[in-house]
Amino acid sequence: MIDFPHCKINLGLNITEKRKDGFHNLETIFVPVPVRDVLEIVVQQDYHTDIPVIFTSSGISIPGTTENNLCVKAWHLLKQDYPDKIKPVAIHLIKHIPIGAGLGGGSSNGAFALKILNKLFFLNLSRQQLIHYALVLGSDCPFFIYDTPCYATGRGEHLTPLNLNLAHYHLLIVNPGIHINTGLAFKAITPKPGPGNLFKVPELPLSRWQQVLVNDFQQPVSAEYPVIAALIAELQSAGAGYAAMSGTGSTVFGIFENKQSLEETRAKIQQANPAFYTRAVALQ
Ligand SMILES: C[C@@](CO)(OP(=O)(O)O)[C@H](O)COP(=O)(O)OP(=O)(O)OC[C@H]1O[C@@H](n2ccc(N)nc2=O)[C@H](O)[C@@H]1O
Ligand SMILES: Nc1ncnc2c1ncn2[C@@H]1O[C@H](COP(=O)(O)OP(=O)(O)O)[C@@H](O)[C@H]1O
Repeated sequence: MIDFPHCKINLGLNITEKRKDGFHNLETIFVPVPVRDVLEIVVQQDYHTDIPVIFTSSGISIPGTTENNLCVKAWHLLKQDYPDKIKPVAIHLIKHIPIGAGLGGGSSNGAFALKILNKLFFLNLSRQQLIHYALVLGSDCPFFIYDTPCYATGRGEHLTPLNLNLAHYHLLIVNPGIHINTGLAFKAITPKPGPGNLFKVPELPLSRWQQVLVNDFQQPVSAEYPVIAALIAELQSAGAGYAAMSGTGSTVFGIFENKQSLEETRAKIQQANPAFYTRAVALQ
């Protein structure tokens, strides 16, 4: 069975509280972005090795061990609770989404693996059950059980779908190739109360977003990597109605009304920085 895990951007990201379990509560809006990996999971028909999960990948090379890959972790998680139904599998991932980029690509892979395994082995898990398993894999994973914009609180698992129609806008994504470690990024943050009303953002015109949305990681991460602040400023001056960093970075994005301005800006950034990853995406 094959599926196409997508990535996300954050509109605002407020870190509101350090929790007793070591994690932080946050407030954000997750928006799905149709930049995708390819994830295929098939049953090992002729299972004669001691390896119940054969994992291979192509495309961007993925750091870490196979056991720590979120697709493989998803299989083990369900195997614990459904030992008879979950069979040995072969997983192949074609990786396109930049890694450690604040785009949630790894989290998306884990969540999509859960969704595929649920179907492949007829587990009949509800969305709420899938969200429960997804949160074990990572704080960002529950969002990828949905595929609509969501207001998120808690670690990211309290999700409310939002009526946010971005179909008339164009998104430019720029990743300067810096891998940000999420755990380390949190160490630079002093939590403070969030706005508590980010769910109202869909009611505001795009022109107001820059004033009301804050990503608490943007300042400390930009202080370490000034290219991030410089790119955001460039997107703003090129006509983006809103530009910011996604998640813990290092990806920045601009939302444009004018597709030509976006294309010109993309070409300019790409020409000046051939190693950067840039993508123009039609939003939904
Ligand atoms: C902060 C966000 C916003 O989208 O950053 P990005 O990953 O997208 O950049 C995410 O919630 C990240 O989610 P995810 O990448 O799944 O993080 P996890 O694997 O759960 O946690 C990695 C580490 O980050 C810290 N962490 C993560 C999430 C959270 N709510 N509180 C935390 O303190 C913890 O130190 C944890 O050990
Ligand atoms: N399938 C996967 N794809 C990418 N990264 C993965 C995957 N499984 C585990 N990881 C680990 O997750 C980390 C990056 O996660 P990713 O979702 O790309 O970044 P971010 O949390 O910044 O959005 C990497 O350090 C990598 O080792």
